[in-house]
Amino acid sequence: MTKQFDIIFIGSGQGAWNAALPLSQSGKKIAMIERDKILGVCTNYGCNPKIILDGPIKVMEDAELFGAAGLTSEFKLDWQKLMDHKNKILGALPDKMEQNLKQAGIEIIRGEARFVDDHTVEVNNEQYAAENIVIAAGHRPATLGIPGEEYMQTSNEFLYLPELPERIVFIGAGYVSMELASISVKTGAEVHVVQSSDHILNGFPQPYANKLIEKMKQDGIQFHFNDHVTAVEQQGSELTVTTEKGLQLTAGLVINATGRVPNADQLNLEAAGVEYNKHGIVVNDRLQTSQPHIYATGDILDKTQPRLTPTAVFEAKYLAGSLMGMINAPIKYPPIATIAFTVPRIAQIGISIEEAEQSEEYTVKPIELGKQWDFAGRNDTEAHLTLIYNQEQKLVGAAAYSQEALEIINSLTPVITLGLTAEDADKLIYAFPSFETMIPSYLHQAK
Ligand SMILES: Cc1cc2nc3c(=O)[nH]c(=O)nc-3n(C[C@H](O)[C@H](O)[C@H](O)COP(=O)(O)OP(=O)(O)OC[C@H]3O[C@@H](n4cnc5c(N)ncnc54)[C@H](O)[C@@H]3O)c2cc1C
Ligand SMILES: NC(=O)c1ccc[n+]([C@@H]2O[C@H](COP(=O)([O-])OP(=O)(O)OC[C@H]3O[C@@H](n4cnc5c(N)ncnc54)[C@H](O)[C@@H]3O)[C@@H](O)[C@H]2O)c1
Repeated sequence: MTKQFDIIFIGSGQGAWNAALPLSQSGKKIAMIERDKILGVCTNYGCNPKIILDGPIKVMEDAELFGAAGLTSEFKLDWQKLMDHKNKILGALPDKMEQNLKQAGIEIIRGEARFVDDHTVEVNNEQYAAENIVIAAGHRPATLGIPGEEYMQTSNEFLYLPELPERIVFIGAGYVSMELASISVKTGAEVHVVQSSDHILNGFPQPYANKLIEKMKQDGIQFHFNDHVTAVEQQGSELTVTTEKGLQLTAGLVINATGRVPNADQLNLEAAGVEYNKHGIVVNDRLQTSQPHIYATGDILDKTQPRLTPTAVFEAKYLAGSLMGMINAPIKYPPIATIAFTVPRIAQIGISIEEAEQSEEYTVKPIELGKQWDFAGRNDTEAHLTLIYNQEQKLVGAAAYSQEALEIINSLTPVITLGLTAEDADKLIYAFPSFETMIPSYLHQAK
């Protein structure tokens, strides 16, 4: 017999549970279908495990900045202990959250969902129907379709590696590769990156990305630009990577990080009449698919906004408000802050440097943060900030290259999003010494 719900969510990641929980609390009968770990990629294979592994790496790099101040202790990182530490923190989280979701009245269904028709999905030969269905099924790592594909691993496996091999080859130079390569080299591995183009971190300011390449090279990362991996072979316990240019690299681990693809093709969306393409599910500005009672949120959307956790959470909260009748307007995204957790970090928000430089509408102001006293104190000589102002002298964009880029961009986010003026900023008293105390002067300097 088909079990009936008000709303079925496919997926249990950030794009799903942030809507499912308030909807259940508002009295809706909710089911959530998950084929893997509860809470999805961010908690299990993305942000959370990555940032725990990155924690000691940041400390090691910060300590190096104080070499001139006499800090000399040499750090050594034990990969197994780092992994155990991460697993201890994260291990219980999905089960704990599953209990919380169940206590809130949500029925968790384990298995792979496929549409039967536009109101019904099938999981393990059982059918479940609902008035509304929310597709929040995310992305999976892309494959290359080359011989030896089966020997390559992805970020999913990297984040659970029991041992760090002596030599690792990363394919691709986007967020995933650059973050995991930073962790690997600082932990002592020999790291190679094979990248199809001549640059890294698409979408980030390229002058900063170029500075990062130089820093990564100094740290020992070996880049092989404008090349493609054509095959991976296993020879004993080692893997050999062959490239188009004839390079041969032997390594204990090869990570394919050449992008991610939407899971839309695995849902039998044809049965429901839901439109999708290779970029994801097509929605309108109310997150409705081509079937108005079926919605989609998170990474699986065909969208221009960055596919990040805060974007998925924003969409989920919008959808919950909309389905509870509290919101009756199209979704309106604020500027979205992004960061690559490399060593150092690169972060940005709002109008990009590239966009600003091509328009007379904007003024671009570069700031050598590394020369300012608080950054100079830690010898962060390369730290840099770019501010972008519009003709009303409001801050509309920012990019930062620094170990502290996360805090810098987050402290500028309300200034940009809420359109704060110099006079607004003068009303704020920040704790001192800190980067934030510079914000009023940055706004006054625009005049
Ligand atoms: C290595 C890595 C690091 C990242 N780091 C960051 C970061 O630092 N900051 C940041 O903001 N973002 C980061 N991201 C991106 C972030 O993880 C995603 O934007 C976020 O997880 C999207 O959430 P979602 O709910 O849309 O999808 P997901 O989290 O992908 O959830 C989708 C869920 O649906 C399930 N599913 C799929 N198909 C089916 C089916 N047919 N039936 C049942 N279940 C199904 C999947 O198993 C999955 O659990 C990172 C991503 C990766 C890969
Ligand atoms: N800090 C964060 O917020 C964070 C961290 C990790 C991942 N993410 C999310 O995950 C997504 C996926 O990250 P990603 O790094 O896998 O993808 P990406 O699209 O950011 O980077 C893929 C890289 O692979 C290269 N490439 C593509 N085909 C190739 C080939 N055949 N050979 C060699 N190189 C090739 C591309 O030029 C690019 O540099 C991101 O777009 C982001 O949404 C976010």
